[in-house]
Amino acid sequence: MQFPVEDIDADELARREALFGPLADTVRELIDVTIRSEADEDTILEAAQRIRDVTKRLNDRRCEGGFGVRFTEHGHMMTWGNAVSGLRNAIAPPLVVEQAADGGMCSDFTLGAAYEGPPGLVHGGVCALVLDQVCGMAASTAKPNLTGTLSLRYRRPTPLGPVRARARIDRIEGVKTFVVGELYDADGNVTVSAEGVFILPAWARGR
Ligand SMILES: CCCCCCCCCCCC(=O)SCCNC(=O)CCNC(=O)[C@H](O)C(C)(C)COP(=O)(O)OP(=O)(O)OC[C@H]1O[C@@H](n2cnc3c(N)ncnc32)[C@H](O)[C@@H]1OP(=O)(O)O
Repeated sequence: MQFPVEDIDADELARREALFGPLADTVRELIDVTIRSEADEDTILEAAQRIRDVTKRLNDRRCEGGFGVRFTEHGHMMTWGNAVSGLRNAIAPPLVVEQAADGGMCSDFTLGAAYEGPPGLVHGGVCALVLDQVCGMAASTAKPNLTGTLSLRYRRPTPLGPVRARARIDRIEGVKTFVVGELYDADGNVTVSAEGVFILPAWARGR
């Protein structure tokens, strides 16, 4: 795995965040309205053409493959393509994950129409996606741990809207970090609980 270092200072980092964050926010809004718009046919056809045009312009210069995990020369980690929290990823809700008082990780976010499974409810795979990320981050505060096994119990449906995710380390056994996590609905009910084994991969041991 490669972790490129970009030769940029704090000002340039802030400039890029201010440039690409709003682009992703706008596209996220576009995804939502693509699902929900009831505009007339001409408006939809015109929108599709205009979006094709601007997509073509953005495609003129782009990186190969995914964005990856990059660092600035001062050690700031940029996971901007991450499917859950990536600053440049319009598919990401995006989650801002913070350290909780118990030492674990916590995030409050909103899941709208783009994350629907059963009517009005969050897709089960999206619940897994979010819990994988938050549990993975709880396991990876010191070293990068990858998901080995993630087990989920869907206790009750998760309505679209405000959602909370929490995760904390249960125990560490050698290279294995055992993490527990939960999703909560807006009323504070646990909707999904997770147990995960996160593993410091062989390539990262001894680093
Ligand atoms: C990155 C920066 C970003 C940092 C940012 C972090 C946040 C991101 C969070 C996102 C999390 C993800 O989506 S990660 C992406 C999804 N996960 C993956 O793609 C992982 C794919 N699998 C692998 O790469 C590998 O199989 C590993 C790393 C899981 C394990 O390989 P390994 O390192 O060679 O492991 P190995 O030496 O054989 O075994 C070590 C110990 O782990 C146990 N073990 C091995 N595999 C498993 C398993 N699947 N489930 C349970 N336990 C297992 C063994 O029995 C052994 O236990 P013992 O004998 O010691 O008792």
